[in-house]
Amino acid sequence: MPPEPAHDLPAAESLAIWLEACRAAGCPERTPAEVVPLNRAVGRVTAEPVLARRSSPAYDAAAMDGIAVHAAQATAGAVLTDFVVVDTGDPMPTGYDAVVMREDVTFVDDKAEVGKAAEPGKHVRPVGEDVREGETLLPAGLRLQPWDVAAAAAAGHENLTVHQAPRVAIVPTGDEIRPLGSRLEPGDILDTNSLMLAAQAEELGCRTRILDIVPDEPPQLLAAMRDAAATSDLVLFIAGSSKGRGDHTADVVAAAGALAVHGVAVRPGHPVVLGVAGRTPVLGAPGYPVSAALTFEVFAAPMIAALMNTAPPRRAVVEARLATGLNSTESSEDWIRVQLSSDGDDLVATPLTRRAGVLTSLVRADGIVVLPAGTPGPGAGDRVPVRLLRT
Ligand SMILES: Nc1nc2c(c(=O)[nH]1)N[C@H]1C(S)=C(S)[C@@H](COP(=O)(O)OP(=O)(O)OC[C@H]3O[C@@H](n4cnc5c(N)ncnc54)[C@H](O)[C@@H]3O)O[C@H]1N2
Ligand code: MOO
Repeated sequence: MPPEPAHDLPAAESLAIWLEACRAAGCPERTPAEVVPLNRAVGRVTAEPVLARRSSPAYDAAAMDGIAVHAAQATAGAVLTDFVVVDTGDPMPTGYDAVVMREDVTFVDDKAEVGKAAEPGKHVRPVGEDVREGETLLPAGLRLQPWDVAAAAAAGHENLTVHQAPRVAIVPTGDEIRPLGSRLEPGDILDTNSLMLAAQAEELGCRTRILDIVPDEPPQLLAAMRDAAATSDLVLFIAGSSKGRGDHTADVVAAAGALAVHGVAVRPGHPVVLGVAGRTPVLGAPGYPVSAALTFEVFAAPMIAALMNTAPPRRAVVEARLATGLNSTESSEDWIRVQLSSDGDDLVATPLTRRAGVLTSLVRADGIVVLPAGTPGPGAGDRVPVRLLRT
């Protein structure tokens, strides 16, 4: 008999159990490394530290337009014959150790009168001011931003070694689910979750593949699960997580590998399924769209980050005053969507519906208030932290 899956534990414990189940099943901990050109590296995660191959600047350079001088001669009011006109970025002429800005120089014939004294090094960018050859420029595990790749280029790199983008397979399921663009009959539902989950994964730097919609038939679900798992680093299997007649995800995960968690103490997302198919982690996202989006945020984002040896992007947090009081749930943490408005210097958070089928609650939300389980809920006017969904 396989061990009973964990049930109704808090998010962090459930995630840890899932990660451990994946390790025990032999899932690769990281995606392999690959070399990519700098212009395709933004958003990717460094697989090794990046050392500077050259100093930047590579030579002492003028930091301002003006004249290169010997600082010892460039006292205020001095009239110089020994100087070199330089522009910003020019190499400093040998032997000159300071620059007087053009604005502080009066040229008289072939002489220069200095308006402001210069000390050694004034307006000079020394070799390696930005980065020195051999220095660690970027650590391993860094999600690359535009300035990171520019700095790598300045430091002599043309390519960087990054983790391969995790391959995420998305499997929509359900007899009522129709591809986007379908003509709908009563009872049909468009497959909006695949679109959303793929975009969420791509935002984190994954390559995604949406499989054909699978009917609620266990043999077909199992075949789709195995197919998805065989060619991906993470499977997002949509719907069928609960107790309905067509809900088979937990059984299918158990049959394809190991069921680690079924149900967590978080709402929306309560019936989420976490497990392994073969050697690939599987997240069974509940079908309600808000539940699907938030279980991605709570479980898939950390898994994807772990595959790239980095941390999930942190959401900025602001403090706001609650417009209305909130009741917490006895057994679950609640992720409450709120809209923010300004009241003088204060921010006011107005709670939106908690219903997990109302996707526009996410569309309209500026952030999330996480309400711990079983605590007296905060009252109207209480200050609460809000994790920003929009910045
Ligand atoms: N008797 C109980 N019923 C339900 C429970 C429960 O504990 N006992 N839990 C509820 C909760 S909480 C959630 S969340 C949902 C989870 O639903 P499932 O994961 O089982 O998914 P379905 O029942 O198949 O679908 C739910 C809903 O989502 C729509 N859906 C499904 N796939 C997609 C898709 N790809 N794109 C857009 N929308 C999709 C589906 O049509 C349904 O409307 O269960 C509650 N029920
Ligand atoms: O937990 Mo369900 O995800 O309430 O909506």
